[in-house]
Amino acid sequence: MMHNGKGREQKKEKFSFRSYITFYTRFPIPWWLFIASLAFSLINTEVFLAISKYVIRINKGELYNSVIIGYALLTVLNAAISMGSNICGEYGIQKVTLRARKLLWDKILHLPMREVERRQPSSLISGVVNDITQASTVIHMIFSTVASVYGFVRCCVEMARFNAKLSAYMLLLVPLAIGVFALVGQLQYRMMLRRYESLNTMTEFFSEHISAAKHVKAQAIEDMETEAGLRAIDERYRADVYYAFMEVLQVFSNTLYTSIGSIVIALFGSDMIRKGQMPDTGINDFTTYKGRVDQYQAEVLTHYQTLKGTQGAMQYVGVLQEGPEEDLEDGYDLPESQPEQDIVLDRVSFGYVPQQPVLHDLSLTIPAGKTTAIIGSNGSGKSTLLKLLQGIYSPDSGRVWLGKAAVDEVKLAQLRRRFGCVLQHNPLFSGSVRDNIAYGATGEISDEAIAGAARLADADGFIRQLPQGYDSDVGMGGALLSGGQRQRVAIARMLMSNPDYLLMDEAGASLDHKSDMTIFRTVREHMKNRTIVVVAHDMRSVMEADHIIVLNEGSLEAAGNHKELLGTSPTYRAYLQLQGYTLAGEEVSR
Ligand SMILES: Nc1ncnc2c1ncn2[C@@H]1O[C@H](COP(=O)(O)OP(=O)(O)OP(=O)(O)O)[C@@H](O)[C@H]1O
Repeated sequence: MMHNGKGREQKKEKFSFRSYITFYTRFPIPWWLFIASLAFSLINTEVFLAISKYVIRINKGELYNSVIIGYALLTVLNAAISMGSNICGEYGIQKVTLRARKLLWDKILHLPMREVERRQPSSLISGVVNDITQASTVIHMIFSTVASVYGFVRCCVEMARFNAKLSAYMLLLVPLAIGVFALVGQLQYRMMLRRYESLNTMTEFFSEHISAAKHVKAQAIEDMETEAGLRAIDERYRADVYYAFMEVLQVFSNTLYTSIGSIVIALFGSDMIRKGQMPDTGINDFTTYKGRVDQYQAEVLTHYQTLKGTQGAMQYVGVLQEGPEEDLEDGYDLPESQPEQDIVLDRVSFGYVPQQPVLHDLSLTIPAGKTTAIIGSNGSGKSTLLKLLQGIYSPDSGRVWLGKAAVDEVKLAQLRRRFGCVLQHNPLFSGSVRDNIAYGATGEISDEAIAGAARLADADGFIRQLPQGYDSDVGMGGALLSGGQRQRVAIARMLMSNPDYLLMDEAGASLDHKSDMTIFRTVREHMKNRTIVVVAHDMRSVMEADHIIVLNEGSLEAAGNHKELLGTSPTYRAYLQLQGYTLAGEEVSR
């Protein structure tokens, strides 16, 4: 149960600036909102400068009605313009986040299985939940920076007009500000990355370990888990503390810089007032401009820091978005319903990892319209074979044929819809039993059809006994149902999709023996003349199959019916004996 840090490794995936930029070409950006926000900000600067003139007059004691009213009106206008800028900016941010998030979700759904498995689910979750919000930050920051630079330059010009000499002293301090910001910014950026990584570590840890709560309780290993959790919590604590110190340091450096500026103004300004080069209110008036210049300057520099900070998150999203994707509509149309054609594997080899083949040069036929059972020891490649049939993975060499259609050449969406699949553990989603049975089905979905499917899967009885019958909530992942009940709902869901081919991968493992056989026979009867492939360890259902394939370490040991295999497959004979069957011809008994 140790955390393996895979997610963190991913975050360090190779980053190209191109993927950062091209990400923004993949969805429409509401430029007009950001441009409107920028326009409001530019006007805001001009209004501020106009207000400053009133402030200077008020400082001089020109307390005429026209001055006071002008000052008041412009101040109100300024607030309204700020609000306009914020509304447009925020709306733009939300729109970008919405579109980028939809795009990323779609991408995640279309990742090839190998890509999904390469990543921690929690990293994908954090990508679509957290990281993606940074997409809008980047755009917003660019526009805000333009507004801040404009404000900085305009206020500097006005400040210089007001007092060129004092302004020159102030500008001499700008390199100092840049130096301090660059230094603090760099430290802050590192702390931000550390915080980001510790957040991911913590999310990964908790999502993995909280979902294993039953195991933790059953093993009474709460103390061990507390210790393991503390490591992730401690790291996050340290990262937060360092980051908080960096923020304090940033505020301190800002204050220090502003104070140095004020001291310079006080020193040189007072001298100028003494010499009559500036009016008595000059220092106050000059500070009005200087405060705003400082504000714009700080904005530009912090925007830079923020942009640097988003790099980690956007890097992950950018690389993910650039990665391979399944095109479900690419390829030939699969001929209309063709369950009467055999499935053929022609010299298929496949491995999840290079140099580690799981299936070796496998050639076999799954006869059309019949029930085929696949048996073999754990890890012999049975489930992998089923995944190749549906095009979840592609063979490294060789081909899979569905009649005359090569699986790698037909439209994946059409191919996969032809298959119904029931696994040992099937995902149910929070919601009603009815919704779960209907999930994925197309066409008319009547209550009668749902109940019919449930009856075939022997689920109707227990569903009607639930407090709200078909409207009862199954809980997250089906947690409110027993393993066998979940399985029956999954079988009913598969039947609703009315597939041409049915794949059952240890589908009876969580059912009691009698129910397993009853459901298996009912489903077979219902799907008569359609192709059924069953991976099973229970020899009772295996013996009932029309055709049996025996895999041994990824190779074909034998294929045939029960009688033939008694003569050709030592594994088959051994399995029968292990489960207490005799080898006396077809009439085996316990
Ligand atoms: N997603 C995966 N990534 C890497 N290796 C995998 C993956 N899935 C399976 N394998 C490996 O491939 C081999 C075959 O696995 P597969 O699940 O096909 O076997 P199986 O015959 O169905 O086993 P079982 O009877 O235990 O269900 C195993 O060695 C397994 O470790």
